[in-house]
Amino acid sequence: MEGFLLANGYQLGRTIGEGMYSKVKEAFSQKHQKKVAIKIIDKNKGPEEFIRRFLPRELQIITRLNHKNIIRVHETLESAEGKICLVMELAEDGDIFDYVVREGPLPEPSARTLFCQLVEAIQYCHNSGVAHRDLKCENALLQGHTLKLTDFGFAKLLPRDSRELSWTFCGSTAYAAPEVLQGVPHDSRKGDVWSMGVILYVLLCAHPPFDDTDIPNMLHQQQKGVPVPRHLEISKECQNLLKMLLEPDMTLRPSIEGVSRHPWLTNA
Ligand SMILES: Nc1ncnc2c1ncn2[C@@H]1O[C@H](COP(=O)(O)OP(=O)(O)OP(=O)(O)O)[C@@H](O)[C@H]1O
Repeated sequence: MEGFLLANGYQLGRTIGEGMYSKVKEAFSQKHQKKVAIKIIDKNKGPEEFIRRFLPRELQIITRLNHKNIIRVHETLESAEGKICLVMELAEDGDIFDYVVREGPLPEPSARTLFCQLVEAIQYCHNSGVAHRDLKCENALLQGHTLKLTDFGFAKLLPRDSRELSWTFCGSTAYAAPEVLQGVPHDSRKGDVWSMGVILYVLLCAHPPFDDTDIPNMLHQQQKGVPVPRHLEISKECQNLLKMLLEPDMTLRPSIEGVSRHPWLTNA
């Protein structure tokens, strides 16, 4: 692998992360004279469905996205022995889950700065006909104060006919919308908006809003609505946004356009 990447102008460095069927390593690009991240996926190790269905989709989607808040994929390479290398922009400051674990509940202005960038990234995705379907704090990386969304492994190109709905369960249960958990046909974009509500809650409270160890109980909690801890003194406007994002009825939940116009984001 090292020789193959060197021949393509990349000097491999340390391992920085591990996915289910992949390794992510730091590397130095001789051409661009800067550090990059390379995700190495072994086609011989992944299960059939991942290799045939999800991986080609991920590759098709990520190579067409170009936004300051989304990890840019510079190129994809395939070695003779079936290893796929995604050469990406490197985010050097961890993910927002680790950030919150380190910092504790974020003050509203800090949460807003991060959340606004996520809104921009998702607005760009949805306007480009892509739903992410695995939004969670671990998939929002940081380069300094810039949020960079990554992991489009479950992403989907939206059907041209918006009446065509999705059935598949994707992503993490803790971040999944009620309709996704229940397997009800749904618009994946509304599922992304729900997951953004879970992310915003985690940023503000430093713990997830729903306990996903007991799914029937979690579904019940989702319907009831989640109260934010009083001692955190979260503003009424922010609580209103959380309520809109975590709206259990998907038909009442706003689109990303609606979210971007919310006063908590625009009146800052
Ligand atoms: N561009 C990057 N810059 C820095 N670190 C990265 C980058 N891409 C991925 N990582 C690190 O590598 C880890 C695994 O990457 P990624 O999430 O893309 O793999 P995955 O196969 O989708 O993971 P999983 O199976 O957990 O969903 C990430 O959690 C992150 O810590």
